[in-house]
Amino acid sequence: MSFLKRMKEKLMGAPAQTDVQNDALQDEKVESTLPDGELVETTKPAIEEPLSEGTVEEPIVEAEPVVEAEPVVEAEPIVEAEPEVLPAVQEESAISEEEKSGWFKSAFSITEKFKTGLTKTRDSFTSKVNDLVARYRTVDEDFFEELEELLLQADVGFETVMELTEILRFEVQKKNIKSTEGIQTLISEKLVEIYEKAGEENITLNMQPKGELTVILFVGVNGVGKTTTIGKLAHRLKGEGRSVMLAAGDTFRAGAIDQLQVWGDRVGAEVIRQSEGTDPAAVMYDAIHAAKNRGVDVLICDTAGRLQNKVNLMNELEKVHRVISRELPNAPHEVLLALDATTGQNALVQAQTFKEATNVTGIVLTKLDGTAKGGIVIAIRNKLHIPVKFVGLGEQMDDLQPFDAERYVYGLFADALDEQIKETEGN
Ligand SMILES: Nc1nc2c(ncn2[C@@H]2O[C@H](COP(=O)(O)OP(=O)(O)OP(=O)(O)O)[C@@H](O)[C@H]2O)c(=O)[nH]1
Repeated sequence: MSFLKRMKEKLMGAPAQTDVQNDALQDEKVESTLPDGELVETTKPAIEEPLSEGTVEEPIVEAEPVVEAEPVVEAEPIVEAEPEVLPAVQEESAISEEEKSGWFKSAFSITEKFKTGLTKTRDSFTSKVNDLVARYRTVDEDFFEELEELLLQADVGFETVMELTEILRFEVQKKNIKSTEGIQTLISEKLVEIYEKAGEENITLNMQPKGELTVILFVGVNGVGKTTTIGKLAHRLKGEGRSVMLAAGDTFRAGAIDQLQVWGDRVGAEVIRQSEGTDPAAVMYDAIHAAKNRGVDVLICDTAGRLQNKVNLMNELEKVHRVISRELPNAPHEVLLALDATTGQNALVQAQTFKEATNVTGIVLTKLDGTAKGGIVIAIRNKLHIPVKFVGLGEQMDDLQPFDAERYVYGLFADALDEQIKETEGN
């Protein structure tokens, strides 16, 4: 199936697509779009293994409350926990039915989120590409040189730009393409290929089977939107029918604990907290035991993000990691690094530091909507070889979306792609 057709069917939200229909559409990868619009890459139909996928939402209908499935078996270990964190996990979700129904978004509306979130980048980078295409009627070396310059300005990263333009030169020669008209489609297609080629890892969250606790550790410097992202992710997971608990591991920054508490209250997730200045590892210890005792599905742990001293950062994260693994073997199941897309290349430097300090399993790129240099997603992927698992596309609760390379590229070139999709209609 051509890139444009796939784009249209998968991204434009062909109505009433079912898993089966979508699987049939994807013969190379077993990839499906659930009715809510989430993309799922699996080796089996997602519906068979609902809870091993971080973004699968539909199967929650069959989920049983874990609180009942796993009674408290251990002696009360939380000797240091503050009394207010002990009451049982809130049964009543703070999420209204109306909000819940919001999760069942069509593929179209999620694609629109990427399109809206990437407006700044599109307005800057893509409009320049369109201008370039208008100025150069034929594809020649000067065209490629200017294109390289534009891609570099969008923070795509030197190696990727070189790789992309080399592939484009080759394709242009192979297919004997003379005109620059429609070159945006070729660029989009090759960008997706390059992105997907960079790593085989699954970009969905590594979730434990139903009934087992999944621990997600968040790391990242202060101010990148870590707390907001934890809140949004908790909201998302709750929308999928999972019970969520938060651990206030940023005991260093004044206000960080309260800020997390605000999010916990907002989304209906219990927050395990201790006073400011407490050893974060002690908070993690309490949180793991509280989560196990309550039969919680997912524990999301916040951490402090001081970068002034790499050795301290390393020691702190190592200790937190060690305590979590000791209390729950194989945990944490995800270590997500929050990076602020608006900091551009600086985000890459931060990522490198955290990568050296701890085993980062995925990146959450916040504030992608706030930058005109959205190419940073590709640079991060190719430079660090860590999958971008989520992107922040705005300040609303559901603006945290699982990253999807095709939707992203559509967000970059929406106008040109829409035009070409229209042209191919009926073909
Ligand atoms: N536009 C936009 N704003 C975001 C996004 N993610 C977070 N923010 C905003 O960024 C600001 C800072 O986020 P916080 O979560 O409060 O971050 P912080 O408390 O400064 O620092 P940490 O929690 O330590 O990262 C808030 O105003 C958030 O609403 C996003 O994806 N898009």
